[in-house]
Amino acid sequence: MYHFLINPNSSSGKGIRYWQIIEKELEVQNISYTADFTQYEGHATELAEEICRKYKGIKNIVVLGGDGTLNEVINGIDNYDEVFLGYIPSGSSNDLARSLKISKKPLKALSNVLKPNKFTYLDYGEITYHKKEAKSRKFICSSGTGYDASVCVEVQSSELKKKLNRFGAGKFVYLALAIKQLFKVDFLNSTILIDGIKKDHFKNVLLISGMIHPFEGGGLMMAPGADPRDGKLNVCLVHGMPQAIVMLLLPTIIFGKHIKLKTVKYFKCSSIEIISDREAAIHTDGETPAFSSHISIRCIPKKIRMIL
Ligand SMILES: Nc1ncnc2c1ncn2[C@@H]1O[C@H](COP(=O)(O)OP(=O)(O)OP(=O)(O)O)[C@@H](O)[C@H]1O
Repeated sequence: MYHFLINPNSSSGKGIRYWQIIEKELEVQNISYTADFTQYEGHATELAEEICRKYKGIKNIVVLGGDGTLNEVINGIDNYDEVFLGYIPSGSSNDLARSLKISKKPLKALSNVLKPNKFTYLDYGEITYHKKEAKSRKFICSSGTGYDASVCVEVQSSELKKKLNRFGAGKFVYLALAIKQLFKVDFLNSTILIDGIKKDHFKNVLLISGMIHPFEGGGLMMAPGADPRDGKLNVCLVHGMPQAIVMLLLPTIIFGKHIKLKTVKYFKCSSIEIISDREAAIHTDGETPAFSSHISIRCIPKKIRMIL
């Protein structure tokens, strides 16, 4: 049995168009399935929880949507040992599909889910952010604080994503708003604790990202060489960069060359705690659950059994 979770509005309606194609194919192949449509933010988490409650034992959960929907689904799965996770990308940025080389053609992605070549155990990340109380959220690709999270906040409230999606160019919204945000960069002073042992302090921090996969923001290669099966976070910390030079950072991130810059600290670890001198936006897979000055990010190794 396959349980499809579909965000019909992903990439401004691509989700529903893809589902119509998939549904026909499932009928042709006489596949038994359930299909649930997300209707609002957080709904995919509730639907995944419901499937896990209702269908005990091994099951296939197939997500049709973007990275945000996938993020919500992994936050709703309680027992990863019982789930094979399939993915049919229909989002604007599709950073997970880019990393795992999952086809963006719906029928090809479906055929892979129905006749998997293999499955792989993927790491996922968890961010804990402290406000009045501590809250945690899992992520599949990337999470962090600072400039890139501020870009995500603007993407969430922007009409530009919808407009660009109409031309199939939704992934460029991150790039466009990243350029706009460059003009109002607000730096942080942050103390970091790596793996609970190594303490360091950085002034004028632009961003700190904890990455499981190489990409965020629709193909920006924040963590070149990141391996989602190595049980490690790849941390990218940009600091002490004059505002005028920040402009030049973006083109280097597109090609993953930023890690060679003196102002970029790039390393692997299992966990990182970050305490900053003020609250800043945080992001998980492009969604922005909160503002916080105290966050911890860790890698949970090889938990997600992903159909490839
Ligand atoms: N029916 C719906 N209408 C509007 N928003 C929805 C609906 N269902 C889910 N959402 C919200 O939309 C968010 C983004 O969706 P999703 O990630 O699938 O597409 P996307 O934003 O186009 O792609 P990407 O995340 O790859 O950029 C989800 O995290 C969820 O909060």
